[in-house]
Amino acid sequence: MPNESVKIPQATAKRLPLYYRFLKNLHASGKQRVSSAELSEAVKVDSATIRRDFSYFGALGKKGYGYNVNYLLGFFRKTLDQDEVTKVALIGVGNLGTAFLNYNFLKNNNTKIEVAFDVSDKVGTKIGKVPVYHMDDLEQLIEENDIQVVILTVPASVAQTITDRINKGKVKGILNFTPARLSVPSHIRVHHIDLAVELQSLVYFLKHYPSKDQ
Ligand SMILES: NC(=O)c1ccc[n+]([C@@H]2O[C@H](COP(=O)([O-])OP(=O)(O)OC[C@H]3O[C@@H](n4cnc5c(N)ncnc54)[C@H](O)[C@@H]3O)[C@@H](O)[C@H]2O)c1
Repeated sequence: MPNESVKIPQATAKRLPLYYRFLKNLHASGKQRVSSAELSEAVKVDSATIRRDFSYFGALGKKGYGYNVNYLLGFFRKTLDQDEVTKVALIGVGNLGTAFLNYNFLKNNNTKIEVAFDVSDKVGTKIGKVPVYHMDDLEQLIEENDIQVVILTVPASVAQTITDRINKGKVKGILNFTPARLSVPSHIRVHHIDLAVELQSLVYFLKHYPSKDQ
């Protein structure tokens, strides 16, 4: 197995779930090896990048043979902690929040939304099997449910106040869908998903780099 102390670059780490999902499907279909060209075609990452990524975890494909699917799967499962479920709370059960609750994250993933919070008449209901609680119980339920990650789908105006409340618990990561830029202590990592920015960026690339091969 690869040397676990090796630090994988962030760009590589971000592609791991993509590789993992594809390899799991390959494995399920009984395939034992895969070439970087096949992988490249399936996950839409160029094969030189795939070879470099895989070299970080000691998977050196052989010419004419490719990579051993079992070996790679074992590595990904370990690296992505697939055996351990990370418990997630969602705050803000509006348009976006409701859609996320109805989506079964566990299907392809190692995360589970355990609890949701709001201040509206959604409180006391269940959406996608997830109970919706009032914000008054936020700190207590985050603690009791061992929540490590929070998805924020509230109006931007309340995002920072809520973040300040989360900061005191065991939460390590926030997935922020609001346009607000959040201040957090150093033990918390924030990933900001701004759909407007992503869309603008896509349009920019389409204009300036019309084909991905150029
Ligand atoms: N809907 C989209 O397509 C979309 C896309 C990108 C980003 N966003 C952003 O995501 C966030 C949510 O968007 P939306 O369309 O779902 O909004 P929404 O108004 O439908 O939902 C917001 C939810 O937050 C709840 N809420 C309000 N104050 C709260 C508080 N103090 N504590 C807990 N819950 C509270 C509301 O009751 C409501 O259920 C916004 O910041 C929005 O800018 C939305």
